[in-house]
Amino acid sequence: MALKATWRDFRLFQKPYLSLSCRWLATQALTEEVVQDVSWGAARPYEEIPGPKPLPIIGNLHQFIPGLGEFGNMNVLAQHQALMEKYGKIVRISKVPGRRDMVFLFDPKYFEEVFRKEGAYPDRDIMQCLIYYRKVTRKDKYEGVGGLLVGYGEEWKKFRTTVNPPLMQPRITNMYIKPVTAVTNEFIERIKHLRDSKSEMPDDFMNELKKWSLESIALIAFDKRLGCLEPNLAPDSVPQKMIMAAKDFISCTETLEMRVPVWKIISTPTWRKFVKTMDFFLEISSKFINETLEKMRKRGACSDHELSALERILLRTSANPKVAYIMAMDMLMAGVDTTAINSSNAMYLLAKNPDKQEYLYQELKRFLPNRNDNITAEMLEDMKYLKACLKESLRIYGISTFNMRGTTSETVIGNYRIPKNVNLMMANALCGMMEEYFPQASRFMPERWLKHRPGHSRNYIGSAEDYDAVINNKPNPFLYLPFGFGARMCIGKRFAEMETAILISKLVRNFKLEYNYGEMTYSSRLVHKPENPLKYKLTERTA
Ligand code: HEM
Repeated sequence: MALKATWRDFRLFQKPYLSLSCRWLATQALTEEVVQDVSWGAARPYEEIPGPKPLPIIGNLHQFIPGLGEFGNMNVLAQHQALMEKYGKIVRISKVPGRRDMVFLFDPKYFEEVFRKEGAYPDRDIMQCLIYYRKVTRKDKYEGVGGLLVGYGEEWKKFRTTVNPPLMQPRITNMYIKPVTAVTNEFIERIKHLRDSKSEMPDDFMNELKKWSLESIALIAFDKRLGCLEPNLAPDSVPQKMIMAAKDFISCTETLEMRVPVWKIISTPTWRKFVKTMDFFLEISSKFINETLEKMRKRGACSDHELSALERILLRTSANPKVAYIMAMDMLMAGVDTTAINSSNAMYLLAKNPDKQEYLYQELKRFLPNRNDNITAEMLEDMKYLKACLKESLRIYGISTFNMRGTTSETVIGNYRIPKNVNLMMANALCGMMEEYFPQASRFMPERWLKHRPGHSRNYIGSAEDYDAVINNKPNPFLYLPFGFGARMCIGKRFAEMETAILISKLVRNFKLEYNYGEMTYSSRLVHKPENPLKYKLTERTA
């Protein structure tokens, strides 16, 4: 039975209480319809997609070599912009040695086509280095399991089905509000001591944010506090070693993924460092998870509502710890930098938009009359302006510059035939900043996400003028997807949103935020991140 895809169907996808499997079934129904509509014969040949012409042997490799190629000295966002300006909204980059062909898409209607056709086993061809490490270098330890980040096909599906309910159900995420608030309260105290004589944060404040996000992720990944926020951590302490490992993971992966993959042929220093970092994560994750198993054995059975996410995963795998420790590692790899950067971006935008910060402060004061009040799930749901600020911050500064799907069979996108094993790169970060899709795109306007016109009563939130300026804009729902979409979307979405919401509410409730060093510059490789020292000025509020 072919179902008609409507806006209402899409809204159903977005309902938080719908389980992922329901959403997946709905996607399948839509997929059937789209596939039936598509005519392969009527579509234009793959070779006709505009794009730079490949050279013999090196293909398009030279285009991206710094100092040599047209796109070599640009960050990823600038590359996207240049490709779109030169070739249009669908661009083919072919024959880069060691890489799949890529088709860049700069229009949400193409994103929609891709996601609606992604099928039961969405393919995301990233982190070749992690695949190689898990499937070849340490094959004995992983026994063919790639985990979520790099698993594919049936094997990924089985893993995702096991970990999805414990990690995505709102009722389970909500169990972590209290412990994450406790971690955040400690962080707020630490911030007070980190401030210099001008009340500014140190240059490497990002490192402090990463300690906070690592400490928070450990609550869900390992069921324990690591102690990352302790002052003066010894270099050989476990938390300090984990902080360094999280840093090394990102820097090695960026080098291994973004440059020519010579590590596949010879063992380069970066590859060796990557393996050492991964081995450390494996060792520490199995140690912590075995400790949790031991605790569970000693404690015996307990009621369902008391079980943590990790305990649920362990019970669903009959106490086989392998899934739990691979999942824990994926959380460390995907959840530390992303959440820290996201929080910094929100801080920056609020600092640069004092009127918006003031609206938020007024909202926070209503929900948290005392600065140390506890935050509840209901509050996080009801603080509409906070939610709008965080949404708007992810629009302006998306963490990942693109969503990606690999084609698992021949398909038609944008009326072109696309063969199997091509990476479709959906440039959602660039599109999110295009005037064509979001009016006043470069302005921080949380009001664009509010359902109702802000009033000027005691309960006002946001600026009515800004709301009116954007109210008629109804963006394609596939345009704004900072956490991806469908069965393969970010499994940490709820946790990440909750962590950031708690941190930003505590920060803005306690301090006035400023940033007095001009415009922040950003770099984008694997993730889009700020480059300048994060010298936020934090002045304690008196009320
Ligand atoms: C602001 C923070 C974050 C952002 C913007 C973000 C974004 C993303 C995106 C865009 C994807 C790809 C989705 C797709 O292909 O459709 C993804 C996947 C993933 N993320 Fe996140 N993420 C964040 C935080 C987290 C956190 C805190 C965790 C862990 C608790 C996490 C774990 C993962 C995992 C394991 C995947 C792979 C899922 C799969 O393929 O089945 N992320 N994330």
